[in-house]
Amino acid sequence: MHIARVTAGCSCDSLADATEMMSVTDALVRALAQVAPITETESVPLATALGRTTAGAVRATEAMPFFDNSAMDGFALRCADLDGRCCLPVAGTIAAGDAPCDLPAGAAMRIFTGAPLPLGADAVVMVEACVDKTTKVHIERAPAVGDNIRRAGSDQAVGQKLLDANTRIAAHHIGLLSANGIDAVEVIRKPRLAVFSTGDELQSGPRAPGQIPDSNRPMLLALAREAGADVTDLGILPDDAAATAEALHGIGDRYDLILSSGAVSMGGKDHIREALIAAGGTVHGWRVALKPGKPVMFGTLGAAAFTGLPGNPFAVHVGFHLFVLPQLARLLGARIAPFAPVPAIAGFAWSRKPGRAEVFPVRLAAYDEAGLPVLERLGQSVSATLLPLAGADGLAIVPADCREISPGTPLFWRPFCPAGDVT
Ligand SMILES: Nc1nc2c(c(=O)[nH]1)N[C@H]1C(S)=C(S)[C@@H](COP(=O)(O)OP(=O)(O)OC[C@H]3O[C@@H](n4cnc5c(N)ncnc54)[C@H](O)[C@@H]3O)O[C@H]1N2
Ligand code: MOO
Repeated sequence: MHIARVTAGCSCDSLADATEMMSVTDALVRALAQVAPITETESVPLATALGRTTAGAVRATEAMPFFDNSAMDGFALRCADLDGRCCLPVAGTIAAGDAPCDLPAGAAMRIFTGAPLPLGADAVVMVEACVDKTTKVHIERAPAVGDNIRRAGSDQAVGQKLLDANTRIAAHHIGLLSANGIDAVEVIRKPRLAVFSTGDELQSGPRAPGQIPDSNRPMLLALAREAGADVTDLGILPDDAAATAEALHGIGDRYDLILSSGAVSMGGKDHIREALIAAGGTVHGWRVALKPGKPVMFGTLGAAAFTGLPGNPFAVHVGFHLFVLPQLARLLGARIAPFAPVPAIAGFAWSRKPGRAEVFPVRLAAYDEAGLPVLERLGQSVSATLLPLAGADGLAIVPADCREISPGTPLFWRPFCPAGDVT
């Protein structure tokens, strides 16, 4: 996240409000202060390692390539045998998977890409530079020693670092480790994350008038799972401080991070802070100069960090990306990725009230002549609806003091990543 840019020089016109709110920068510091890197590790088969985080550096146990082999389909030969000649007898064919063999003196062997180089050969002539006459081959362009040979160990030596510690394992890492014959990897235990919703209005079955479905909990469970957490669904808790405190009592030692949504603002039923304290927890920070997501709360309960997200669903989505993803990254000892690292320009005009940094869904509409993404703003900054997100390619952010956006204004955004990719 370009936090400095986001919060620098606030000139909000609602200062009374802003003085009670943390900047996004301070809120992130507060969020991260509640979590510490997990120290437990486990070995997992490579087949299940996607999305896990390496516990230590992974090193090659063998040099690569494992043996001298051909980079091309063609003919393996000894260059000296061509001295004054352009035609050699073909002594046989060697394909990938064949065991290495000897190259008879004065002969060539037909060879396919990846096949072990016959012992004695010092070059491969690609098939395009030869005329294959089945029992003999006519070489049209004389090779140099070493041509089209991938030498054993030329890509990497034994002990070469393949992955750094605290790397989130992606598909290409699985390919690299597989290529090295590594079939298990030591990873950090998954962060244990629990999610609950609050609200008497939330109903999972048939709904009475005034009731609505719970959308935050399924979304948070999905986001957390996508980010590599081991998730627990704690269900819906009623709008009641005592019942919530009772439900929270003692659970802090089972999780690394507990997420709630709702009941964190100013109303009479906004009891999360009270319930957390009654359950033995601590509130370490509350209210951020952020839209949506102003009432976010950072706390602890036993060993767990407790992040109280607001009830409005888009505020939940934003709070997860701005604060919870970095908390998960810190738990995994991984790099804290910027929230909105990609430069872009606005393709829209917008006059807004300054005072809070603002996150909004955007669609990638085009690229300008310099290759910068041109973003269209979706929706009207209503934190109660997720609809504009449905057609969005990502989230953009503007700093708290931003009043006016016009076409061409520089922006920073976070393109949505494919499922399973945190950063
Ligand atoms: N007097 C003030 N009122 C409000 C303020 C304020 O500063 N002063 N802040 C507003 C902002 S900003 C937000 S965001 C909301 C957040 O309020 P709460 O976190 O206390 O959330 P609730 O009141 O419980 O719910 C808000 C809204 O979201 C709906 N909701 C709640 N949980 C879910 C869920 N799991 N799935 C779907 N929808 C949910 C709930 O029904 C409400 O409509 O407060 C403003 N008010
Ligand atoms: O923070 Mo609220 O989410 O602005 O609506």
